[in-house]
Amino acid sequence: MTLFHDAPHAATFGDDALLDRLQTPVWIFDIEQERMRYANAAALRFWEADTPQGLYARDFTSTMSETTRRRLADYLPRLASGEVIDEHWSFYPGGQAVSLHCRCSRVVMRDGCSGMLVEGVDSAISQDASSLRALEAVRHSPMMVSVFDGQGRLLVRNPAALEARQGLASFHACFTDHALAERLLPQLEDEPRCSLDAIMQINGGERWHHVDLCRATDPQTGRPMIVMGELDITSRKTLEAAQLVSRRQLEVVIEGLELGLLLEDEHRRVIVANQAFCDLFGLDASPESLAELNCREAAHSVKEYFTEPDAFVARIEELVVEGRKQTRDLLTMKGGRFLERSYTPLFVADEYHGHLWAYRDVTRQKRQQAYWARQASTDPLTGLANRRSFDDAAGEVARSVEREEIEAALLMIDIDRFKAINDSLGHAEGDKGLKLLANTLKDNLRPSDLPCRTGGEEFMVIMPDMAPEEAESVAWRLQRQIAEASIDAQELPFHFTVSIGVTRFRPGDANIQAVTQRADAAMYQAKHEGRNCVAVHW
Ligand SMILES: Nc1nc2c(ncn2[C@@H]2O[C@H](COP(=O)(O)OP(=O)(O)OP(=O)(O)O)[C@@H](O)[C@H]2O)c(=O)[nH]1
Repeated sequence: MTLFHDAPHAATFGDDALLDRLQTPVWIFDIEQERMRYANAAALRFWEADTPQGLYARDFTSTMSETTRRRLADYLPRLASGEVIDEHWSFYPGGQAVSLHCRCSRVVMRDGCSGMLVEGVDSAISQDASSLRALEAVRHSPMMVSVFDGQGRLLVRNPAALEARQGLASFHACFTDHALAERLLPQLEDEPRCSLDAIMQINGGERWHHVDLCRATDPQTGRPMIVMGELDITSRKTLEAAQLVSRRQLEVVIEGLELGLLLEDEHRRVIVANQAFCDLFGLDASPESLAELNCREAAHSVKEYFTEPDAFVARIEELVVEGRKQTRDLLTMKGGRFLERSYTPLFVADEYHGHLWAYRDVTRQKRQQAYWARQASTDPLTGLANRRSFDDAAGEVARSVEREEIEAALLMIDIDRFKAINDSLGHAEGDKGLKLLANTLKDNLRPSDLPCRTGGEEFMVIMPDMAPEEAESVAWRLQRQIAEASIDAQELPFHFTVSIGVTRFRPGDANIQAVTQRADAAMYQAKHEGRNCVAVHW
């Protein structure tokens, strides 16, 4: 019997070619022998076989897994009882996984053996190996993966998501902040993906999750769907919150310090600076605005504040390049301010990560020190050098003379009959005379000369680089100038004169006592010679 007489490619009923006309794969598998016994043309294409004989000769035994064997063994009694089994199978015809919806039934072959007739019912649903592996990966992934439709209704979730969230079936229900979920859905219509950290609802309460959202298309329906991947980051968030608190605590300390602080990284960029730093350098900027600033450029922009600008910059480079150890130094600023600077390199696990500059205005302390130094070396009534300074300076000059580097002279000046002035007018008035004498000396000596008040009304003048004859004439000039000054001084209710002894520093003097004794002797000689005069004792 034939069908379709006129059709050129018509197949004959009962002919295998008839089955070849089917577009769905059909084959017979001998379960016991694990061999193909029949395959139609669609099945040959499906199995990527060129000829039926090639496929029948194919060795399935070596490729079949134990799971497959067990599944087939389960089939045997069911098929024998006449059951038609409808199930999905994954095959690897050309090394690639293909999923096929199969309808399996028992057939008896010509040789009487039983075979399994397989009809591929829905071969359109197929996936390549990488998709299947990806699905497998998602199944085992600790990341929670859920898939929702365009309205946020749950379609599927992987075991991790299932375990974390049972019963919460909608996209919105996953989020603690429902308004956020409400915003995300339309946002995903505009952007294909987005990521965020959010507090999510899970079985045991609320957790921080990192959420990755991505728009996709349902491969079955072609409708939009949303894939959501979640990772629990609660411990990271807790740590971050603790770090934030420590950072803020550190910031409060830095901000509260009077020390000007500037932390640089290893690339010489500012990491953090405080207000005190800006104030010290007179910067009209907030500490925050200094972040990222190039410190080399910054050093050049403030160098003019220092008495030695280039040295300031050079020292920074020196410390950074070579230093690498904690250092402290003193900087002098124009206008008389002093800054103490400390440099501390920052090492983490022996690796250099930048350094901290700490600046402190020590002007007050420096002035205090200078004040105490002056107090220790200056006579408070006249402002002249005191006995201690005289001893130091005279010792210095004596050593230079000893080395024959210079000639030097020494004057001893004593007010004539000062006791009578004190006795008649009182000490306070007498002090005015002492001050006038000191000022007259200051006004009429060279800068290199050192006038000193070495006793009550006893004054000395150290004159380095001074020849003896010149020293004598200077002494006579001073004697005159002092007398005249006392006459000219309006505020002084008395006149006075002085007697001056002149001597020179000798190279052979054993100590400064020798030279002061000669000056003393010369001065007493002047007193003997009638006072208001000069006597020399070389
Ligand atoms: N006003 C005042 N007088 C002082 C000070 N120190 C010392 N004297 C006085 O200086 C006077 C020194 O006198 P004397 O050295 O005895 O001799 P003089 O009266 O100056 O007479 P001649 O030195 O011999 O010319 C004393 O009356 C001291 O009290 C001081 O700081 N202020």
